[in-house]
Amino acid sequence: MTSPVIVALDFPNQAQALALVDQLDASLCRLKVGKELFTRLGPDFVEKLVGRGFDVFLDLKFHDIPNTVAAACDAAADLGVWMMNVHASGGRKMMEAARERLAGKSHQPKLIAVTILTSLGESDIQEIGFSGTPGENVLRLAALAESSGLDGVVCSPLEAAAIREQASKDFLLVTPGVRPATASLDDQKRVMTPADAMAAGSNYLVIGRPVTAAEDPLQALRDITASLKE
Ligand SMILES: O=C(O)c1cc(=O)[nH]c(=O)n1[C@@H]1O[C@H](COP(=O)(O)O)[C@@H](O)[C@H]1O
Repeated sequence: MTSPVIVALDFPNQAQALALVDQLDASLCRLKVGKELFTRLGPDFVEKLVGRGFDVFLDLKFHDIPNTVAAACDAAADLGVWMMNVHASGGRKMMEAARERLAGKSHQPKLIAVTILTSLGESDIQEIGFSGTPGENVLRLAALAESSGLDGVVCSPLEAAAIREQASKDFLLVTPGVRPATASLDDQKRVMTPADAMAAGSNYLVIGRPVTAAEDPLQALRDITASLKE
């Protein structure tokens, strides 16, 4: 079985990113390219990772008017990525426009929606103007994403079990906010351990700093993968 771990390549430059990627292969993990690396290195770097055989999750969290997001998803699909994301709070029309545009492509990446960021707690979302708990908002946005035709959502593992109950069994749950028991939380608020997240129903675990900031990133990744088999 391929590992469910997606390593978030949150590095400031190509040299640091490749120092880790050079130690990895597609049997060990998938890779996520986010806003920092994409803004620095652009599409060429994404295509380089795809060319090396990795499943790449392009995490640009698009959130704009439907026409703009659909066009951006079209461009991302042309890079050959395996997965991409938009913000569910961009609304049904935006998500449906993205879905429809990808349906016409020869390469169709998985399209998922970010619900409520894992760095946000209840007081944070209240300040934005959302009523209810993060969990309630995640469930509502996950249902909206599913009925808009998306393949899954990004959520905290804390919400995975409740979404599993309401969603179809193929609906993908991609969970950041994953921390081995001894790791620092950093700026994450809604977290679980890798094994607990899988037990709660996650399909994929997005893990950044517990691997990328480790003294021996490859060993940290191996330890996390091993913890899933215990
Ligand atoms: O879409 C994401 O990947 C994402 C959504 C979310 O709600 N929370 C979240 O942390 N992420 C991403 O997941 C990664 C988590 O990194 P670490 O906190 O270092 O493990 C970062 O690259 C975030 O951009």
